[in-house]
Amino acid sequence: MRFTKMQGLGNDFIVLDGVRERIALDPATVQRLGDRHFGIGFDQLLLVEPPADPRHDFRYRIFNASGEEVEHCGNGARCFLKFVRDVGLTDKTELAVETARGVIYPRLEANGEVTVDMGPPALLPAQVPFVAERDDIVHPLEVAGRVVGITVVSMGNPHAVQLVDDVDTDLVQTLGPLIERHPRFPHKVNAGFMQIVGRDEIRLRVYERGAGETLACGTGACAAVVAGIRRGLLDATVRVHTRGGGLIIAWAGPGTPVLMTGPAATVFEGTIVL
Ligand SMILES: N[C@H](CCC[C@H](N)C(=O)O)C(=O)O
Repeated sequence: MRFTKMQGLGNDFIVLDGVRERIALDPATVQRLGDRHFGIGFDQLLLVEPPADPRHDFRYRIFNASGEEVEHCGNGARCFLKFVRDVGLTDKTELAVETARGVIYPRLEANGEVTVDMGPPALLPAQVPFVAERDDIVHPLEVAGRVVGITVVSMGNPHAVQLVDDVDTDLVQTLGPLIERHPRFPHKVNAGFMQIVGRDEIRLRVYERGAGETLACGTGACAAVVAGIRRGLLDATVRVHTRGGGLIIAWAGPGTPVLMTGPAATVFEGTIVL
C-alpha cells in the first residue's frame, strides 16, 4: 500500500489516498502501521475519501496510533490540504472538508502555510463530553491525589486544558495519562498544559488521547486559546509555542469559528507490505 509521511510542527502522520485506492482499516492494522519499530510509525493516520455530500471536496478520517478513529486533527488538516494538491486530487487552494463533527475549510496561504477554519468550539461539558454538574469555565478535577482546575473544550475532539506556571514540568507525563483516561471523560480526553506568556502568547504541551505527548497538537492549540479567552486571560489572536514550533490561533468568541494557521510538510513517500 502506498503512503505519504507528513508532519505539522513535528506531529507526524501517514496519509493514505482512499479516493483512488479502496482502503479498509481495522484497529489492529492501524496499530501495526503506527508502530515505530515494526511499522512506519506516526502519531495519527489520515485517510482521504470522497465526500458524502457532493457540495464538499473530500471526507477526512483520522486514526490515532492506538488504532481508534477520532473526530478531528488540526495539524493533520493542514497536511491534508497539501497532500490532496500534491498528489493531484485537486488544484483548489481552499477546500470544504467533511470531518466526523462538521465541515472544516483549509486554505493555502501565499507563503505556503495553511489556515484552517476549524469551526466553532463546543463549550458545554455534555458536548465534550465531560461529566459535570454545572457549565463552569473552570472545573476542579481530582487526579493523582490533587485537584487541578481544567477548562473543557471540544473542537470535535475532547480537550481538558489546565494552567501551569512553566510547561517544562514533569506534570505532563505524570498527570497526562491519568487525565486522558479520567472516568469523568467517557470518550477519554486530550490533556493540555498551558503557560500564559502574555495576552497574545502562550506555551503549550499536550498529552494526546491515543498517542501520548506529541510535539504539537493543532486542536489542542485551538482548545487552549479558547480556554484562555474564556478565562479572561487571552486576547482574540494568540501565538502558540509548541515543542515543534509556532501556530497562530484566532477566535472571536462563542458561536464563531476558531482559525488556525501553521505549516505542513511532506517528509517521504513509500509503499508498505501489509
Ligand atoms: N489525539 C487526538 C487526535 C489528534 C489531534 C492532534 N494531533 C491535532 O493536531 O489536533 C484525539 O484523540 O482527539
